[in-house]
Amino acid sequence: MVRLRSVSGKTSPDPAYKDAIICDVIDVNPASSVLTNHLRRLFPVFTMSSAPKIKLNNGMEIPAVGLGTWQSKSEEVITAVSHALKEGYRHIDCAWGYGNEKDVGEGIRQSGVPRSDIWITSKLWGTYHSRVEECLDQTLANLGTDYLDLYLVHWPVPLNPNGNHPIFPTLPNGKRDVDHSWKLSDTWKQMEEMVEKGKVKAIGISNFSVKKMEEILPTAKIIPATNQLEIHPYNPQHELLAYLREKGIVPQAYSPLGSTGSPLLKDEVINEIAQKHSIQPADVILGWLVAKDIVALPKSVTPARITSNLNGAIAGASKLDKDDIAKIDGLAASGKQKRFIMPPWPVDLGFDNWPPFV
Ligand SMILES: NC(=O)C1=CN([C@@H]2O[C@H](COP(=O)(O)OP(=O)(O)OC[C@H]3O[C@@H](n4cnc5c(N)ncnc54)[C@H](OP(=O)(O)O)[C@@H]3O)[C@@H](O)[C@H]2O)C=CC1
Ligand SMILES: O=C[C@H](O)[C@@H](O)[C@@H](O)[C@H](O)C(=O)O
Repeated sequence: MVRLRSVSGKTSPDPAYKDAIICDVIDVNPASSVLTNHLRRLFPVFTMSSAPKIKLNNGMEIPAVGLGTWQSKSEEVITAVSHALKEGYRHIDCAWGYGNEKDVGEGIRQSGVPRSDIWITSKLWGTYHSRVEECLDQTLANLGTDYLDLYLVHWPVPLNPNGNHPIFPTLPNGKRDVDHSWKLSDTWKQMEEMVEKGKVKAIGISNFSVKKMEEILPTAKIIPATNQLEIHPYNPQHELLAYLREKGIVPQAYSPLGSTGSPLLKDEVINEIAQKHSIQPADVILGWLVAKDIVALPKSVTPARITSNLNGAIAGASKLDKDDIAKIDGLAASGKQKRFIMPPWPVDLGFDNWPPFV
């Protein structure tokens, strides 16, 4: 069922929204996504503060827009998360490694939105590949919840659990201290046990290339629900996404705006498309992802941006036409290919366009 806070019956004074009915959806349960998608088709712009949902291979539905929390400072992230949830976000992307999960949990509590209405993702850090439950239990305690909707292996790189640092252990030569004796397929077994124990509803991976996925898929009892990757117009990873589709794994896009300072918002083509539709550059990028059934995870600690990223992603997805999507799809191949997130892992991750740190 869809609960409407208010339906004015009036048209918007903004000419860009002249054919829209102004209403405010405060709660949409998964079964109603058919109805909301139908409303979007009926009205050129259906303004609402709930993202569409994407079906996963275990039948669950993940909200297509989630709030990122990496590098969000403690004091800022409480307000950011609480604001996001009040504005209609129902998906928060966290990680043990971000060191701010207690504050994210506080933001969730301050929002007043019930836990059962929120999709929470967190991630297993490298030093815990052989101790999955230990890392997960810390995350659950930090967030103040007894289950996660989705738990991801953050990077396909097991790190020495007994090294010189709990997060980034290093060798005397300064390189990251990788545990070469640990197999990713054993990490995945422990992830599967967390589903069996009911501590997580779905499990997935992050930063896994085809080469790394092939280290876990042959023995996997549960196919990963998602693979969270750096995906944006300068790093669209078309072949990897085709592989994921074939395996039934939903892609999630991290750093959709190009990460810190949102450099992609200055791109000329993105700006032209934004002008064409009278929307913001961020709406074009986030809308492009949502239109392609890719989960978008924009991070912001600025309340106005948090609100506009959700509404803009929805508006962008409904406004972009086939030509716009094809143009954005082709940007990287036109000479703009660029990755922004490349930690110096001293192993071959199997990605294109990744410098060798080995
Ligand atoms: N699995 C993984 O390894 C990774 C996962 N992630 C996840 O993805 C999330 C998003 O990626 P992230 O790297 O943070 O980068 P984003 O691409 O989301 O960009 C964040 C930056 O863009 C700014 N910004 C956000 N919205 C707007 C807007 N509408 N207009 C102008 N500027 C804006 C933010 O500023 P401000 O906050 O000051 O408003 C911040 O500087 C992370 O927070 C994390 O949850 C990210 C990297 C790796
Ligand atoms: O999710 C965010 C990123 O993966 C981040 O956790 C890493 O890039 C980390 O800073 C690193 O240096 O390995």
